[in-house]
Amino acid sequence: MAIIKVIVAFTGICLAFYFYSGTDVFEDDMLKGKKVIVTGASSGIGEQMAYHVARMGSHVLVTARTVDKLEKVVAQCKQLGAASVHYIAGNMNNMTFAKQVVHEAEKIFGGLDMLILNHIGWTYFNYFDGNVDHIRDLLEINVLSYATMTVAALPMLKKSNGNIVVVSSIAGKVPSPLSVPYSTTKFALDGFFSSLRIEFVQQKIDVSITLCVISYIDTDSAVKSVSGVITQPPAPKKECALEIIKGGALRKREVYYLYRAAKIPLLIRDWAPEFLEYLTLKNYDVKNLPKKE
Ligand SMILES: NC(=O)C1=CN([C@@H]2O[C@H](COP(=O)(O)OP(=O)(O)OC[C@H]3O[C@@H](n4cnc5c(N)ncnc54)[C@H](OP(=O)(O)O)[C@@H]3O)[C@@H](O)[C@H]2O)C=CC1
Ligand SMILES: C[C@H](CCC(=O)NCCS(=O)(=O)O)[C@H]1CC[C@H]2[C@@H]3C(=O)C[C@@H]4C[C@H](O)CC[C@]4(C)[C@H]3CC[C@]12C
Repeated sequence: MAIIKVIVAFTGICLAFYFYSGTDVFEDDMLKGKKVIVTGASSGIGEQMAYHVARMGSHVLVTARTVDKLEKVVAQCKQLGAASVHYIAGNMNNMTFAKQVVHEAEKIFGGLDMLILNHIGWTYFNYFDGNVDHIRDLLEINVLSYATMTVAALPMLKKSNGNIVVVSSIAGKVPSPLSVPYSTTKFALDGFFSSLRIEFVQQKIDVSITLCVISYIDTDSAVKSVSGVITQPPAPKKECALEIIKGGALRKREVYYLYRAAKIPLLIRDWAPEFLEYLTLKNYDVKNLPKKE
């Protein structure tokens, strides 16, 4: 039995290497003149992604809720050399607005090449408090708005043989404590977009779907939420953002931007879940966790 597990594991590693090792080389001019939507672009990883595609000469439409932050991002995108840059402000808890963002791109650009789905709604980093309504609200913002924008954008993406880039997390691949609502939404993204990718293959729809599996990044909101509890240092948001853009442009199925140790859970999550739980809990210092009111 053990030998069979070893053979299956070895075969799996070889296949993973074959499918994920891609020899494609990214060139900045791959995005020159491309029409790109970036959601959650007023700060953090989304802001950095907007700057990268601007620097590469794309037409950029950025969106989030906060107008003054978006205006600063637009100004910086112009400085960096965007072919054109616009913003539309609104809340992704509203599916009408989610569709409106795509329609705005169609009006401004006349088409779409890359849809980068990145925004997330507020959530706590603490033990699950039993509030299922919060999970429902977070599913609207983190999942249903992604699906809504995908459906609205698909006609344009089919014409351009474009890309859908879905920013997810290691929390959407490996269970972990203190982020139950958030992890719920990220696992849902994998279910929706990885299943949709199979249907695209079946229907010969040449639109790529890139799911990005990211670990702790040094964005203000993440550091504010988890510092002191997460023991490993965060990775740089600018580099993370570039890896996401590269993966989308190269039409990768998945992008992994993980601190070294985070790769281990992915390898053992199906073979030794108890050992994985032991390793996971070693990464938390819950005595620093703020006491819930
Ligand atoms: N930082 C990290 O450690 C990690 C992040 N990720 C993923 O990366 C992505 C970006 O994370 P990060 O950059 O840290 O997040 P930030 O909090 O820095 O940015 C979140 C963005 O989403 C926007 N946003 C928040 N709520 C809404 C809403 N209701 N409607 C529309 N836009 C909204 C915010 O702008 P505004 O407030 O103006 O609306 C902001 O632009 C997320 O998908 C996250 O899951 C994955 C792994 C690790
Ligand atoms: C708690 C973070 C979400 C903070 C938030 O509410 N952002 C929106 C702010 S706003 O509404 O005011 O604009 C989580 C965002 C990213 C998470 C981290 C992540 O995905 C990587 C790790 C995954 C692991 O499973 C748990 C630890 C993580 C570092 C995780 C922690 C929670 C986030 C920082």
